[in-house]
Amino acid sequence: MKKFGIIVAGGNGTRMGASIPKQYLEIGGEPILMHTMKAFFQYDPTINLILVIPVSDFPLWNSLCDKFDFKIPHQLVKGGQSRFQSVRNGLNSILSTAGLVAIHDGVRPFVNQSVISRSYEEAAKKGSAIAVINLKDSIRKISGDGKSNFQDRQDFRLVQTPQTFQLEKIKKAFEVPESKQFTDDATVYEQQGWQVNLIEGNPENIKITSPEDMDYAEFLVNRNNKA
Ligand SMILES: Nc1ccn([C@@H]2O[C@H](COP(=O)(O)OP(=O)(O)OP(=O)(O)O)[C@@H](O)[C@H]2O)c(=O)n1
Ligand SMILES: C[C@](O)(CO)[C@H](O)COP(=O)(O)O
Repeated sequence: MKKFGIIVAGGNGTRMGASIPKQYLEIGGEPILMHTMKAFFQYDPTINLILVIPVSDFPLWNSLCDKFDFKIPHQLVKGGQSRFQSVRNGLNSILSTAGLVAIHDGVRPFVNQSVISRSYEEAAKKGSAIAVINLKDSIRKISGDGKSNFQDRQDFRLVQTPQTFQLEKIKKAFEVPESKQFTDDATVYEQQGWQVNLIEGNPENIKITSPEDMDYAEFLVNRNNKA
């Protein structure tokens, strides 16, 4: 089955507070986004990669590709005002309705090869595959009146990407108007009344969000380079 990968990197990186959006910051001597693209290309060099970034960043990205001699084939698509809109633009750029598509945050460069592989296999069988991990800490629900209550962490999962789908279904799901509750692609999919299928992600697959994540990211990239 034909495989697509939409890498969304249309955000501003407000919480990172850097002078450029975080997806272009270097770890291990290369922009974060290139590590992420490489992870998918390494999984399958025949994959159709779509990179979604703000149209105003196209010249920056092209110059980074020259500077780092980045040759992985991909199609550039313009980002939207929100992650939902960026994903939708990526999906609309795919004309076919046959195949599988993994939607992945550009700022999650440490996704395991086995997670990518399992996400396509499971989505082919079950319609969707959403990477999640167990919680390690205890959690409490805040009730707003200064009180809080114990919650059983076994009842919860932390949601990552990739979130992989049968193309026809996720394209249809994204035809709805945008809603605040669409914090990821699984929430858009389940709006159709379809149950999402969870798969186990990998703990290192962090979403690089704030400055302290950069130290851990640098550690991980160096560890991976030595392995
Ligand atoms: N309009 C947007 C907003 C976000 N994203 C992407 O969605 C992923 C997850 O978003 P997040 O980590 O929140 O990134 P930012 O929006 O850049 O960060 P912040 O919220 O701190 O501004 C990132 O790869 C980001 O680039 C996107 O493609 N288009
Ligand atoms: C899609 C996501 O990475 C899953 O954890 C997350 O929902 C993105 O959230 P953000 O609000 O864009 O940081």
